[in-house]
Amino acid sequence: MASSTTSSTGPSQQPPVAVICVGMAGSGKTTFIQRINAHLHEKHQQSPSTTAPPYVLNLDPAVRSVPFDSNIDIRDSVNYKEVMKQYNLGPNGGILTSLNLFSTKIDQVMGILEKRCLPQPPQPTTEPQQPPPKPLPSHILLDTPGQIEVFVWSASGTILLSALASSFPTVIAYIIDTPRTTANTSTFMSNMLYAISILYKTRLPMILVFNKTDVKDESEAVEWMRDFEAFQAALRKEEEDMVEGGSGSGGGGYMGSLLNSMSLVLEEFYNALSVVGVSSMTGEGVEGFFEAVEGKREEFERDYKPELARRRAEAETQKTQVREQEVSRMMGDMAVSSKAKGTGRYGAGAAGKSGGRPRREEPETVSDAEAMDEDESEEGEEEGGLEDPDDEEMTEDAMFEEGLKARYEAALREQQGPAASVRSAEYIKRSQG
Ligand SMILES: Nc1nc2c(ncn2[C@@H]2O[C@H](COP(=O)(O)OP(=O)(O)OP(=O)(O)O)[C@@H](O)[C@H]2O)c(=O)[nH]1
Repeated sequence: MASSTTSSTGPSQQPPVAVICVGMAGSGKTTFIQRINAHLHEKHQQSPSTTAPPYVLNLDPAVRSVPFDSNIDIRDSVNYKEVMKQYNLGPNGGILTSLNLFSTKIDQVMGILEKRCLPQPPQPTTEPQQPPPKPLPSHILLDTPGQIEVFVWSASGTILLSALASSFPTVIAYIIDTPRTTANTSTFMSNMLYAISILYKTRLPMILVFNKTDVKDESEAVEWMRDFEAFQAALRKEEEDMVEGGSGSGGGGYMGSLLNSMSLVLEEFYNALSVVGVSSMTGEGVEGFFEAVEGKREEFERDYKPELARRRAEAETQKTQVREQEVSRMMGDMAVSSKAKGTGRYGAGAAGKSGGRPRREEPETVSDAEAMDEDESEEGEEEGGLEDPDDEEMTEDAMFEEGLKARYEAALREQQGPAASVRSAEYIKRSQG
């Protein structure tokens, strides 16, 4: 494992890397997490003062038992079976809804993670010497449901991933069942296409973990990825076998050329990935996995973080624009409705009677009167605004509108709040209701 996660001079204060394990059902995600969790615990036991054990989250609501201790478990807050019963759902709908419900608690989850896994400001103390800071975990490990699409393509998955990536370097570990995937070229290609779609959907650095290397090692898969001709040779051999076996006279042609073309197209994608072979059963290759994680941590900081910041700033600008448009539309609507009533202002007649803003002709205080005089002297300079024949009133209305607009804007800003993800979560919660 790369030494940068721990410091030789003191406890690690580097933020941990979040490793999110995704993969098809049965690829070995849970066993893999169990293995890397055990490896990190071993490291911690070897030097408890410099590194803390990993922080583990189980996000699979349907798993019966997990073979590792998780610090946060979705099953503690959502009862998958009850969700299925209450909402009359099947297994996949149950998992999706459970994740949605869990994502409504994302602010609490992030609060806990940040408290446990990020450096905390020193506590005020009367002691002359500050105690050394506690070591932080070097990794946050997340197990996800086997139904990849439920996690990767759902709103809740996006909320969880973006919340994590905004606080920690985040890496996707795509777990592949090596013996099954390398059984033939089309299964291999299908799995690679799945990995691509996850890469493009999450836009996070990815490591391909060829698991179960104790059964079949990853060399063939790696060769197919790195050497286009080797893949073509395997394809040709499969086609010949199918023809000899009498089962492949029709599909081989178009399938073969499709696979051929795709292997060329995927070359660039393969270059962007780290590939490791691991046996979760024996522990072989785990060191190599952690080295790849360190490489991806650097890549995250270098390439993904600025991109994330840019996307967030863009979203913020869009939000501000939408807010401004909403306020303008609202002000426009109010102006129209007040004109329709024939008052030329916001229910001014009623306002005068009910103690609201007094009409202009009836100044209540000296300062009101002075302000009206000033308005009169400036009326020639004022332009634009509502098409009111009474320019005097228009000027005052414009000022009133400005104040109102500012208040609406402030209220909307407060409403928008700091975490978009939390709002989305609230939205989901409401839509569940
Ligand atoms: N031989 C071998 N078997 C493995 C390895 N990793 C996992 N398995 C086996 O593969 C099966 C599936 O493993 P899991 O860890 O449950 O897979 P999963 O991806 O979490 O499964 P879901 O939770 O259903 O998505 C189990 O029988 C494991 O014992 C490995 O490295 N070598």
